[in-house]
Amino acid sequence: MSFGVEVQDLTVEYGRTVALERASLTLAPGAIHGLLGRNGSGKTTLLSVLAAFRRPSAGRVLVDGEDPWENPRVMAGTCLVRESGDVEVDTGMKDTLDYLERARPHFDRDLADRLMDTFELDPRRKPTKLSRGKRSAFGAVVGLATRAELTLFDEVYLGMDAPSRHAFYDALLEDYVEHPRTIVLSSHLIEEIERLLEHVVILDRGGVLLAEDADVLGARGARVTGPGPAVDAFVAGRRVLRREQLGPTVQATVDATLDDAARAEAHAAGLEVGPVDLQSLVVHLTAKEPAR
Ligand SMILES: Nc1ncnc2c1ncn2[C@@H]1O[C@H](COP(=O)(O)OP(=O)(O)OP(=O)(O)O)[C@@H](O)[C@H]1O
Repeated sequence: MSFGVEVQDLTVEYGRTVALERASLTLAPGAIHGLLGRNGSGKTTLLSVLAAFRRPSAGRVLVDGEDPWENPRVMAGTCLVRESGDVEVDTGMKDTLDYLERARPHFDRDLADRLMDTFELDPRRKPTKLSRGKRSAFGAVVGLATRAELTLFDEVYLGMDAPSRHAFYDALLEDYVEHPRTIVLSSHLIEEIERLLEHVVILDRGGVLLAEDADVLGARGARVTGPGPAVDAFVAGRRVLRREQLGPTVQATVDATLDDAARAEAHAAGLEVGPVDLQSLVVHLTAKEPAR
């Protein structure tokens, strides 16, 4: 019960604003995908198209092999949770859960009730009367308990405090292991979600900057530290994302996967080589004018 996604040359325009321009990507079924990128890079727009909330201006989107637009089968298997969407804010939460239990084929009411307890949500209350973080937590409950074939969480953590966010991540992972499905997490809190991700898509200015399996990405990028001239000689010809100097010591972040020979070369030159975490990689790759 997992939907895969194929996006080909997707363009979405809002009047004269081009939110996505010829974006192409594939999301394999049954995996947790991270959708990352700076503000305005097009994440919400992409998720809205996948959930058939919005129509492409051009290009093709296939969810489980079919165009999701006005497609009852695909729409029934897709759940988009975002701050403003998918939960009735002026209806008591119990009524919303009752409705979802009837309307969504895989909805797990026991899980929903357990998560309501975890997030200390009173089912008699309406989301409009809740704090922002509690409203987000209810979105998380709905998204998890719906167990849709394609579950899209658009910055679901907004307003949630750290313990609630971690409770959400733990619940997601636990339920995903039991019930694998396709999950897309759009987030700016990259450090927090990194451990959950099997595949990462980075959007930048409406295009796909990178789409890679998390383990491949984990080996991409290196931090080279040592005496300035030796570092500069080593990184010459490689793509330098950032160069920092502290007295005679230089630390250069390069966008390169260093093989054993390159690491031995660095070691022989008296340099230290360390990994680059995903957050830093995203920051450097999407910086306005990356250092070369
Ligand atoms: N309803 C709209 N009308 C006009 N322009 C819009 C609309 N929604 C989004 N945009 C524009 O489309 C672009 C992409 O926006 P989108 O919300 O998809 O980005 P995002 O990556 O989700 O951003 P954030 O991280 O800030 O949530 C931005 O330039 C934004 O200003």
